[in-house]
Amino acid sequence: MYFYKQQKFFQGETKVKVLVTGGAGYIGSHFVKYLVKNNFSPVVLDSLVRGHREAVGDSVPFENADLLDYDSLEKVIYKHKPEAIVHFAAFAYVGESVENPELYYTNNVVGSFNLIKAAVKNNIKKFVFSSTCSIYGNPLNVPISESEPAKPINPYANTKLVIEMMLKDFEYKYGLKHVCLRYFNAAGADPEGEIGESHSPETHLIPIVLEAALGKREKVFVFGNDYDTQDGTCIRDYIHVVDLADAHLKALLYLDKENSTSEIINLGTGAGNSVLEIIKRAEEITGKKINYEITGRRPGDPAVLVADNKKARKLLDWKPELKIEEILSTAWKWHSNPRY
Ligand SMILES: NC(=O)c1ccc[n+]([C@@H]2O[C@H](COP(=O)([O-])OP(=O)(O)OC[C@H]3O[C@@H](n4cnc5c(N)ncnc54)[C@H](O)[C@@H]3O)[C@@H](O)[C@H]2O)c1
Ligand SMILES: O=c1ccn([C@@H]2O[C@H](COP(=O)(O)OP(=O)(O)O[C@H]3O[C@H](CO)[C@H](O)[C@H](O)[C@H]3O)[C@@H](O)[C@H]2O)c(=O)[nH]1
Repeated sequence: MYFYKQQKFFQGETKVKVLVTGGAGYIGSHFVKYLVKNNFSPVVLDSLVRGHREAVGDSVPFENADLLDYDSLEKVIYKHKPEAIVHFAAFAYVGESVENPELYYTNNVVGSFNLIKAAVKNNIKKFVFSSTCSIYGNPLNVPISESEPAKPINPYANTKLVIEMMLKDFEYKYGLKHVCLRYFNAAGADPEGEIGESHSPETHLIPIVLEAALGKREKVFVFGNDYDTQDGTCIRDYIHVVDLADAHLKALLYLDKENSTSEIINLGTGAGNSVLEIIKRAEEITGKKINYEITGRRPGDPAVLVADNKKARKLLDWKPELKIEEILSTAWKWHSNPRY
């Protein structure tokens, strides 16, 4: 089993500078650590509105700036002169986006617009964007391939689709080559236990299940057991955050190829687990009893979301290596001893 593998650098160069927005957040911080392990030079830009300063190693340059403040953002780009940008910074709660769409259009769309504008102004040509499989809404075909129509059903996913379209328009005019990575359910943590998932409020299933195992929650509420699945609960494609980090690095290597084109690529394992399966596997891995109660469906939850990941395998030469056991065991290591 691998956790941290070494990749080939940009055309043999070392210390390629990459600006990582949202690098103090959950997925961004794991990517930053992965870049460091692979001898890249990340620079983190994060306003810490939902991130943690402690999630970024002391050796990594950190810029406390908000994407909504164009002048500060441009100063950061001018100062560090990155060769590529990997853009994680966003708000990502579906429910909150329904309650407060203006917050989401401002932070995600305006923030990304500022970043893209500053990128083209500073002649940056390589851009990787955190998109989401939520863009597919209630898909007609599962496993979901990139040819599935984008039909988002909430403001959060709408903002991600707008940004994908913005990138396309800016590529046409300014040659901003990009990869939009549509992730399925990010989960797991740094196998070394230094960083992990720490959201407030926490809405994701796996951290909630592990908090119940630790006695921090009385029980897990299972949102519906009347779906058309084997045990009636929703199925999701959980992908380890280190596998995601590896895919981002490979997207950068792909963009560095002369003949590469801008692409939309799904990132998932191609396998799914139901909510009840996650609870059962978590009981096995933690050795703790996890209480749960079946409640009503959560609005907007599709029954099954599983990726067709053929495109990522072929184009990025990537494959997910870590299974649900490693996802749960690394997340358990983190949640048993969180550092922030
Ligand atoms: N977690 C998942 O399962 C999942 C799935 C699909 C897509 N995504 C996407 O991946 C990205 C990262 O998700 P995450 O779970 O790590 O989220 P997160 O909230 O942990 O991290 C986001 C980071 O962005 C920063 N940020 C937000 N707005 C900012 C702004 N205007 N200026 C500067 N910094 C700002 C926050 O402080 C935070 O550190 C997001 O774009 C999200 O939409 C996540
Ligand atoms: O307390 C809980 C929390 C979740 N669930 C269920 O567990 C599954 C996973 O839910 P999460 O909230 O962990 O993840 P989502 O699939 O809803 O969404 C996540 O992945 C999406 C992509 O699939 C989006 O990107 C989104 O931003 C991100 O939060 C769902 O069926 C949900 O109904 C429960 O039963 N109880």
